[in-house]
Amino acid sequence: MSTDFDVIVIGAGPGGEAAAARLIKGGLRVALAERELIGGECAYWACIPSKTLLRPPEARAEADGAAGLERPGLDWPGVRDYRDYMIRHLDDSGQVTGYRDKGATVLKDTARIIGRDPWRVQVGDRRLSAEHVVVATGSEAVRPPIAGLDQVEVWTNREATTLREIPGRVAMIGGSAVGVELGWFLARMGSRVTVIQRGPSLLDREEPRLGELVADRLTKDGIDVRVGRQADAARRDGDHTVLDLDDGTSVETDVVVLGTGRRPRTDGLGLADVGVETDARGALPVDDHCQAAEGLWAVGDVTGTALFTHVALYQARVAADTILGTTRRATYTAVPRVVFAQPEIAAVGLTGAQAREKGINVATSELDLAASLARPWTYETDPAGTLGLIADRDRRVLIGAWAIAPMAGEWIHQAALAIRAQLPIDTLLDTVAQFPTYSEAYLAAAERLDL
Ligand SMILES: Cc1cc2nc3c(=O)[nH]c(=O)nc-3n(C[C@H](O)[C@H](O)[C@H](O)COP(=O)(O)OP(=O)(O)OC[C@H]3O[C@@H](n4cnc5c(N)ncnc54)[C@H](O)[C@@H]3O)c2cc1C
Ligand SMILES: NC(=O)c1ccc[n+]([C@@H]2O[C@H](COP(=O)([O-])OP(=O)(O)OC[C@H]3O[C@@H](n4cnc5c(N)ncnc54)[C@H](O)[C@@H]3O)[C@@H](O)[C@H]2O)c1
Repeated sequence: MSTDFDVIVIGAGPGGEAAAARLIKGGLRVALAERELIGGECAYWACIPSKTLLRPPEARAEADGAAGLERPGLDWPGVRDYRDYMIRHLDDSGQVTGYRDKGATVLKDTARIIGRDPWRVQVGDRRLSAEHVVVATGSEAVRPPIAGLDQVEVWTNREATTLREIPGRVAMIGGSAVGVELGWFLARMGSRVTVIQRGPSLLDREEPRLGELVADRLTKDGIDVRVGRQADAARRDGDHTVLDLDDGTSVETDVVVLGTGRRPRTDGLGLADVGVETDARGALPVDDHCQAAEGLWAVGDVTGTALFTHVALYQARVAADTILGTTRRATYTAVPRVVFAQPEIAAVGLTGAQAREKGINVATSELDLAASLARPWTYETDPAGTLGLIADRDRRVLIGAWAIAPMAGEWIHQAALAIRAQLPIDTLLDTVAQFPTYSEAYLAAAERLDL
């Protein structure tokens, strides 16, 4: 049956962009529908602005830790201007032209699926048909049901990453990746920050020990960390906001920032009308090829699988290659998870508890980097850092790793590769790392595993 396009991609965040680019390169006729900005949440209100904002205070803290260096000044307008440049001043006209030049049809409007066999999609006032549809509509910030929250100043990631001025006081609700990164950034820029985390530890999907070390570090940096707490109510009191917590205490603040998770964007997509179910969280479940139904594919946050840009990009490669005729299966055993605080916090693979739940005979080890290596001392005058390993004792392979240390977001990838390739621990024990580097930690930590 003839269709207007081979593929219609809905949503042009990292997932949709990567899928579209690969499909265009593969010679297919592609329509790309985006209702806001090409680049999605990541490019304008998430990864790119947050990592751009975090770098200057990180560099300054690194200078503080290097012998004989004077503390560099921190110029907020300069930081802000570079952030604005990096988020393209919220202008995607260059991206629109770029995709059109590559031969794609770009439609800047909301898309809705209106039929199948073949797939039919309404984009604004246009009706399109295609053999395949790739849903890449991402996710949006969850607003917790706190009484009075709509009466006070609340920032989601969007307002927080595009901020013009640094607030005096910040109450950060949620203590995972968003809460730790933005809380640390704002504290280093001079805000008085309280992090209110409902979960039993910070970064509560990670090893609890890592959450403990992160809480110690944030507390040392002057952040008031309240773990196991949640806000019951928010109210205005004169010119400031008060959050009443469930332990009877309260927190005064100028602004409430939300880091309370994300909800997949499937509302209004028309999925139920064409017989496609979403799960209880509103995510669009997919199989190993990132297929949700015959000819219907989904990539990125909307799938509810590990909400990271690198996962969206990976799923886009899997889906696009499969559409183009090279069948691929997605594997998520070794997806790195990095929180860009200072120092960096990184993890990959399973936690000890997740491994035990799977019935794995688990061996773990923990290494104090300053007590074991030379590199932390050549790097900074008051070194700190920890690496944890999780291994399968029966198969003698690494199944998880976590670290809090300078540049951990870079060297965690050695563990990612070892886990993905199921590298024998005996090979790890026989590798040679450059002296003096943080990478030497793997040998020292592997030698401590009780295998
Ligand atoms: C503060 C913050 C920092 C982060 N930092 C990192 C990081 O450092 N590294 C990392 O890996 N991840 C990070 N993430 C997560 C990352 O932003 C997401 O995983 C990533 O953006 C997901 O990409 P996506 O393509 O699935 O969706 P999105 O980036 O959300 O893009 C989806 C696009 O679809 C469009 N859309 C939605 N519905 C429709 C429709 N019906 N019609 C047309 N268009 C539609 C939207 O307008 C949007 O542009 C961060 C998240 C936050 C909140
Ligand atoms: N560097 C990165 O890769 C990066 C950075 C930021 C965000 N992200 C991704 O974006 C997504 C969203 O991050 P996030 O941190 O907002 O969400 P999250 O789902 O990872 O964590 C939300 C946290 O908020 C807490 N929480 C929820 N409701 C609460 C309440 N009412 N009171 C107090 N605490 C509450 C939860 O216990 C949880 O720890 C994540 O999937 C994350 O992986 C990635």
